[in-house]
Amino acid sequence: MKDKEQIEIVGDNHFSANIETPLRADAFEKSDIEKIKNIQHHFKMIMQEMGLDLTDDSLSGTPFRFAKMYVKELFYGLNPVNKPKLSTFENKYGYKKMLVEHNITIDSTCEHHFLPIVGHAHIGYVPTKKVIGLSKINRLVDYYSHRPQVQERLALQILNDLQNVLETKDVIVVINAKHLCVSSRGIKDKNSFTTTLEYGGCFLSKSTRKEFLNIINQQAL
Ligand SMILES: Nc1nc2c(ncn2[C@@H]2O[C@H](COP(=O)(O)OP(=O)(O)OP(=O)(O)O)[C@@H](O)[C@H]2O)c(=O)[nH]1
Ligand SMILES: [Zn+2]
Repeated sequence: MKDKEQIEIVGDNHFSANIETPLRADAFEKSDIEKIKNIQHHFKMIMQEMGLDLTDDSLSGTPFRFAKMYVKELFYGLNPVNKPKLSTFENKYGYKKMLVEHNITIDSTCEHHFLPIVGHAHIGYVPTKKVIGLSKINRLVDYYSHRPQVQERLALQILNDLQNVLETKDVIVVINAKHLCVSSRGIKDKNSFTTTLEYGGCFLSKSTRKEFLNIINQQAL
């Protein structure tokens, strides 16, 4: 098969119906140290292929730096051992109204081009029996962001976990993000950004959704 044909076939199959990140069965058999060593080797080959002189003292450390960044930083969220513990508490005070966590930083990476996706998430929920430690919402967003992602799946993964841990469907996740694959290459549109909304339970009602959207639009912290 010619390269161009192969790219076009892959190009028609961006999305899997599953909200799980597509991972190989042996994804975590190798240690992080082994992965860093292998990625370092492969990235060195890429740099060499591009004609870069790896003996230059500014470039010589880049393959290792790149590999460590991939495994330990940008994609730490691929490994379930890094998933944050989502502490919940009994809703003893009986708070039954909406809680909104605004402006949660999104630092992710597009899985089609491996370029940054940057923006913010706004998350709301209506507690029933359980409430969650606020920082755990931010930590969960950070965890799922640190994978090769598409914005739609990112929103769904966050929603799904929060619904499970809070034992309620009454959760909404809104993400506004800029994709560098749209702004810095290809069409190079510097101004556009993408909004995704995922919700369940009481947020299926238009008026509840409107209440949430008004709150996130009004805040000017
Ligand atoms: N739906 C969705 N698409 C995304 C996301 N991130 C990147 N993309 C898109 O994935 C698509 C990949 O399209 P292809 O035609 O295979 O790739 P390409 O030739 O590089 O496309 P161009 O960006 O148009 O140059 C592009 O349209 C990207 O904008 C995302 O989070 N969600
Ligand atoms: Zn992309």
